[in-house]
Amino acid sequence: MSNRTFFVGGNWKCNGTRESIKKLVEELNFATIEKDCEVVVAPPYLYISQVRKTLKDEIQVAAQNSWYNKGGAFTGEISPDMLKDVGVKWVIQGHSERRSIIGESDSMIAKKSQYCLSQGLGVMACIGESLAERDANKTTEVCFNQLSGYLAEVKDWKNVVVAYEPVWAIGTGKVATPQQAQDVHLAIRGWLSDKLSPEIAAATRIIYGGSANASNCHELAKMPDIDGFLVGGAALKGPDFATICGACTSKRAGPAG
Ligand SMILES: O=C(CO)COP(=O)(O)O
Repeated sequence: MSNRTFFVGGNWKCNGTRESIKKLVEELNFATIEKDCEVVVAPPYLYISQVRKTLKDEIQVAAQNSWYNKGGAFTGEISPDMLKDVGVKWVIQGHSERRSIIGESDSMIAKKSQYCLSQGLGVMACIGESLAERDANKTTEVCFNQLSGYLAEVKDWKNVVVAYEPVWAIGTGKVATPQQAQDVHLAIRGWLSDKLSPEIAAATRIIYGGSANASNCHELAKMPDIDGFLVGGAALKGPDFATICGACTSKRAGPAG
């Protein structure tokens, strides 16, 4: 088994009210979180302070996006410096919804990631192919291109977690099979080894996202190159999210990796 610490991120996306988030935080505070699982939740910006003040310390708080530089005349943006100021430790970058709906480019995503890293924040670097790209056998080509985008700016990968999120699995209930996910994770690790080093490849967490839930997480977690999850819908239910964090026990019990 690898010595990579299992990592589970909850991406709350654009969901919640003060009231519903209060309830979710209560559920998470009540849940038992496995000790050897690093757990992070990413509320919408507006609720980050509320969550950080009320959530137990063993769960870290992330942002879903950031600006790519320190503050100034950038109307509507939030700088990584501000995120740090309110206790954020991680930032999700390059999510497919930001790529496809907001139109973020590889170079913008890479700049944001590098600035976050330079400020001491961890980055969940998202990549993943669409259904058309998978059907055209372009899965690894697309993932490698997106990784190359990060590589153009990112100097140090120590605080990067790669999140493989096939677009066709996000919010669709159509989860990748453990073997489908494992194949891509292994290819990503090979890419990291070629482009960076075998040591960095062995140490980097590669997590899976796309309809991960409390039932399918255990089989996925057993795969040797799946080091955790980035969870959307199921992260909005405290007990389900805690179960997914608990999948690190299936990893320990699973086949060697
Ligand atoms: O996009 C995701 C996490 O970033 C995954 O979303 P779902 O878990 O809702 O499919």
